Amino acid sequence: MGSSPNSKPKIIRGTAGYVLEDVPHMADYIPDIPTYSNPLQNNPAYSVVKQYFVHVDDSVPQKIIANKDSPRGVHFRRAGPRQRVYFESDDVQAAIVTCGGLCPGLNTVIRELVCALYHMYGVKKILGINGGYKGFYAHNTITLTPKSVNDIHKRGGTILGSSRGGHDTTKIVDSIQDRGINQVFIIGGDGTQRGADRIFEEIRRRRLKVAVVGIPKTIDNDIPVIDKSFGFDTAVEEAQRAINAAHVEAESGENGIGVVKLMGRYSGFIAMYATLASRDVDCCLIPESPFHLEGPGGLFEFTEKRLKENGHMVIVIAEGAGQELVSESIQSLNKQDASGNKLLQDVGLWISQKIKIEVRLVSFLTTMSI
Ligand SMILES: Nc1ncnc2c1ncn2[C@@H]1O[C@H](COP(=O)(O)OP(=O)(O)O)[C@@H](O)[C@H]1O
Ligand SMILES: O=P(O)(O)OC[C@H]1O[C@](O)(COP(=O)(O)O)[C@@H](O)[C@@H]1O
Repeated sequence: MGSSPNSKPKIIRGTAGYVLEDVPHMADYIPDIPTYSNPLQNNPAYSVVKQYFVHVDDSVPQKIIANKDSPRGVHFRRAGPRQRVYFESDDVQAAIVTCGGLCPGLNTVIRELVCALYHMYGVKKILGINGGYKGFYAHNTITLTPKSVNDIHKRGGTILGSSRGGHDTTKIVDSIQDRGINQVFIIGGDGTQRGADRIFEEIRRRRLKVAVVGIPKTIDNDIPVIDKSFGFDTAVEEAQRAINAAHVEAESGENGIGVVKLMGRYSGFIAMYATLASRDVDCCLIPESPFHLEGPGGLFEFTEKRLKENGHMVIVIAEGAGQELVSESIQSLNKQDASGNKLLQDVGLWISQKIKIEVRLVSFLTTMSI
């Protein structure tokens, strides 16, 4: 997910070094904001479950390891349904938008949001914003109902479309106001969440009763505290298919090497989990762990050793691994995409070329990427 959003965190301190890094809320700037009973309290499926509702003061510690004498440390607000809510169902005009990079499961999240709003909270007015942030002011909206989203989880991508760039905060908030939207669900990665933060700041400045909800999307699973981000399992499964294919190719000939480049701009979770699950990988290179090519302990030496021992080899490399080495040998282009993300060099092709040139034992080499 990369770095954190723009605005300063809302810090609340308690006894024994307890720190709550809280999320900003409409109640911070709307005095005496009314609350209502959560519609789930009238639903026997939820109300019978003891402790179904999250207590307003519940928080989750950042670190689970504690020392006897250390301060209680940083905590985050615990998510989940509360007994009191800030909107009456009939007054809600919800909007859902997907922005930035794609990830498996986006349609499932849209579907479940629509169904939960509609069936659990009785919200009947739900709009889909077409084409990411710029869709607020440059595209049409789609009416979303449980019926219209019924089968979308079986499709890849996002039915709402997505885009990079095009974040004009003023125009977005104007559009939110004009359309009478009062709950905005924003699904996306770190760039998207920075954008959501700007939208909330503008909404706060205008003192609007609009809830902004950021739903973190990262195929890389690099979000602390949460157990797993949606789409990660699918990415690991698909990665294993590529590893399997590379392994079949590598062992089919003498001294064959399969190089698999996987997603992971700044983190190697997909590469590591796929490697651990497949058991066919000899070497896994990730951005968190620097490596070198030549000399003792280098990749070339290890490759020669594995070929001598085993006659074939599979290397998995995450997209962001060894970027400093690539930049040293290829003129760095320093280009960015429309959202300002750095465009990386193709480490898969680069490492394959290097091995072909430097490791004499290699008879053939296949490169794949997902
Ligand atoms: N600092 C920022 N402030 C406002 N909007 C941003 C910022 N960074 C990114 N965005 C917007 O968020 C959207 C998604 O960002 P991007 O980096 O492409 O994807 P992701 O959310 O997957 O990281 C784009 O429309 C982009 O313009
Ligand atoms: O090629 P693109 O669209 O820039 O995206 C590729 C990069 O985005 C990522 O998938 C991360 O994006 P998210 O964490 O937002 O899902 C990286 O693993 C990958 O390197």
